Amino acid sequence: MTLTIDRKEDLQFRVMKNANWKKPVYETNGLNVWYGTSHALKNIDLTINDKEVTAIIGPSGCGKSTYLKTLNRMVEIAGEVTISGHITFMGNNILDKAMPVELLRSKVGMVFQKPNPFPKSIYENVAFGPKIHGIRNKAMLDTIVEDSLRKAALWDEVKDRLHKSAYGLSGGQQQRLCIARCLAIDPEVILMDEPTSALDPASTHKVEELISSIKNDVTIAIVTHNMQQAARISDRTAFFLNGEIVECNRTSMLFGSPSDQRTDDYINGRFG
Ligand SMILES: Nc1ncnc2c1ncn2[C@@H]1O[C@H](COP(=O)(O)OP(=O)(O)OP(=O)(O)O)[C@@H](O)[C@H]1O
Repeated sequence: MTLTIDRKEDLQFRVMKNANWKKPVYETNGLNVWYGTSHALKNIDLTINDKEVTAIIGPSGCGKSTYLKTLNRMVEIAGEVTISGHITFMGNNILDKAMPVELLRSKVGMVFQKPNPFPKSIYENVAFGPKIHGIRNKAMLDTIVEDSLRKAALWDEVKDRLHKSAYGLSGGQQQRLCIARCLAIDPEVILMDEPTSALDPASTHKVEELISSIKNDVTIAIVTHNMQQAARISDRTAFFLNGEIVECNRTSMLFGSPSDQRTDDYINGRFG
């Protein structure tokens, strides 16, 4: 099923795109982030390619979540945060004060460690974003809800209980619902912060399959502590350490033939 929805923000984004923008989706150059005086990210240069899965790995506290949250400007919610450097999203400088954050977030979905469905029905969770963006037509909303739940491999499990509370779903189903909720706004990118760390192995497997099945349609950046997971599902992997990027490469290269001894030590469990 092909959805053609003329959304206001898409039009705005087309206007905002640089004429020569092609790929990658995100380019980060010389990014520094401080929480107060604590230097959390140091001179990060990183590219997130279109329609790829980029995994971000590294020991606790190395800045993985901070980086992810900088990509949709959520990091600023933390309070006393200072950011320097450059991040472009589809050619637009997202650190520019003139950048409308709502517009950015309408193109960039986020999935967290703990599933966070709204206290609403399954249907209303998925329809929420499209409604916010002005879609009121019931048939169109029905189509978006079904299409998003199918893409999230959840439709068959919930089609007979769409109007029941999302809280009645299992943790794994709730996480797939959160991914369906992202897909419903037709995002360019989904940022995932340890999306399976609260799930059992069977639910983790379903979410990994789901990531593999949607990656032709949407770019994904995923923070994970699970190196097997990074190796299974990602195209490229970035290794962070103490707020810096040690190495970023094709996943097979980074795990098969790391170019930095610290990467080798980390992926072989010698620290972290
Ligand atoms: N809101 C905040 N205020 C102050 N310091 C913070 C805040 N959030 C994170 N930090 C600090 O910034 C550094 C990077 O944290 P971040 O959460 O990005 O690391 P991480 O690699 O995602 O860690 P983990 O794997 O444990 O989730 C850490 O030293 C952390 O204590």
